[in-house]
Amino acid sequence: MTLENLSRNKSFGGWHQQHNHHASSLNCKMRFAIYLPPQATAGTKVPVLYWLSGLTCTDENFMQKAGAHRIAAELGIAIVAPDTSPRGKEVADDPEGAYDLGKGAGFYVNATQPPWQSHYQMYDYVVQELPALIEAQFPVSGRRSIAGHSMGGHGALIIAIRNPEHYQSVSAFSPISNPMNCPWGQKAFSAYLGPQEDTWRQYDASELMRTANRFVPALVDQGEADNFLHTELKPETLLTAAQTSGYPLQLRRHEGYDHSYYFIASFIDEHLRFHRTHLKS
Ligand SMILES: N[C@@H](CCC(=O)N[C@@H](CS)C(=O)NCC(=O)O)C(=O)O
Repeated sequence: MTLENLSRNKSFGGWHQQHNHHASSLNCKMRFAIYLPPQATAGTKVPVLYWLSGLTCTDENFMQKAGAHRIAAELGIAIVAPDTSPRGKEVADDPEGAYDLGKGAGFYVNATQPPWQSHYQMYDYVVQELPALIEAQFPVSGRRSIAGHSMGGHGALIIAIRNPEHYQSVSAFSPISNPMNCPWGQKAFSAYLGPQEDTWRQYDASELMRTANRFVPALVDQGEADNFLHTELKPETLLTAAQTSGYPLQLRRHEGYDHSYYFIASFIDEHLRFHRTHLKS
């Protein structure tokens, strides 16, 4: 597996790096970012937190805006941030250039419908290809947690709930909690997965949490001043689902916070400490 190093910056004693590689699951070239804390050396492997970003993002938003490096360096956790969709000229995009479908909006599903299915296989990329690459190329252990924001919060939740043996913990900021029942999710799922609601259920965090019988500790933070709270995010549906199955979900609601990275930056240290507790044990 060939990695092309694009950038390397020292940060809080560790290193932030960006790399390109050919992603076979997505059938295109992909960029990801990794933060390696100072504890990660040839002789010391550190656990990894995968971060999935929201609509319109790349690997850069979280690394530049969340302010996570200081605490990741303190706790000895690597952070990996993939892109939010396949990229390149050959990759289908929304014909009208909408921000919520196509490039920047892969929704972490495996598309089954034309013209999307030849590249939009983000679920397989994040669950299988990327961790295999990271664990082969960097001084990291096989202990993983996953987190994300908005569309990426949806991605982190469905991936952890469906793969409890692969992740020690999951957290999300402002996740799209019930995509089958909101405009962003219905638009994306119709396009990528077709009209069958049974297929949609496999990618809906509330549906999956309601019927789960193997658990991953979960933390969700939601701002009360988030413009998308009532139309797109619906965290109360996730909470009801967790109560039905007994899923270990902690949902916290925060007065005055919106959907932006200012909210994420305000609580990211608590998310990293939450993950560290589970990555260590
Ligand atoms: N552009 C859209 C919303 C896009 C949006 O809020 N994206 C969030 C994730 S869902 C984000 O992280 N944006 C990039 C950033 O803040 O750096 C709108 O204005 O309605």
